[in-house]
Amino acid sequence: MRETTISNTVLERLAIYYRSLKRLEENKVDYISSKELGEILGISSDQIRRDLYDFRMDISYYHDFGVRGRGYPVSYLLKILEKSLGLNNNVEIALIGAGSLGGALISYDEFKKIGLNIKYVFDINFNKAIRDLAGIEFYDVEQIDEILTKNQVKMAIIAVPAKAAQDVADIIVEAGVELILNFAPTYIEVPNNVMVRNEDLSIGLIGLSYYLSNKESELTFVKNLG
Ligand SMILES: NC(=O)c1ccc[n+]([C@@H]2O[C@H](COP(=O)([O-])OP(=O)(O)OC[C@H]3O[C@@H](n4cnc5c(N)ncnc54)[C@H](O)[C@@H]3O)[C@@H](O)[C@H]2O)c1
Repeated sequence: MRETTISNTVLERLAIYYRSLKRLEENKVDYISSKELGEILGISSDQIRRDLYDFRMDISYYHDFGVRGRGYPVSYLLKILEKSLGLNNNVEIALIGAGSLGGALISYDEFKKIGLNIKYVFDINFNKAIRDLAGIEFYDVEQIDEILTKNQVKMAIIAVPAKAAQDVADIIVEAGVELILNFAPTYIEVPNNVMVRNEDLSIGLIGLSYYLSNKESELTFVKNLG
């Protein structure tokens, strides 16, 4: 797997800052300080400043993240985050597997708003409702190699059943894909030049369940004390 100079945790926080700033921009907020952003996100202002600094963003002019008491211009911060995260390049993404999950991803407009465009969709058996979605190019799996190679697609999402995921991964890697977001609940083997991120919603739920059980044990403890 390819080495990156920035940790996934920092990258995830930068993505969270970006998404939050996008919302602020939509709500016509012009300036934001690290303190205010931190309060919205539940992250310390020190952490935010450190993340931006570690990401080598040219923020020296706004070093204290509080220019004339107003903070950063939201549009400026968005631009540098967009540039650094590679979001302003209108990235074309392939999706393999247009079932329940794939269909939901295709219908989610927010990706396009941030320059991530699920453009090429492949399936062995398209569902008609999904096929009717506008602006998407649908193809049979047989065409994966041809379409991805011709359009030099580097990023793909796998949303097929686990038993088909490795075969799909092999085909898209052969066609030049270097970055894979894998939703199938299985690990896929890829060459060293390819990066895979395994996405699993149950991880988030397990995290929440931990807080729930901790809260309950605390309550039990308090009750027992009473
Ligand atoms: N990571 C998560 O949190 C999460 C959540 C939901 C589902 N999933 C996983 O995502 C995957 C998709 O889930 P779903 O609910 O959309 O399933 P689904 O059955 O609704 O859709 C799967 C789609 O993949 C297609 N398909 C099957 N084999 C294929 C192949 N070889 N090439 C191309 N297309 C193929 C099917 O025709 C179908 O349209 C599953 O592996 C599921 O376990 C993960």
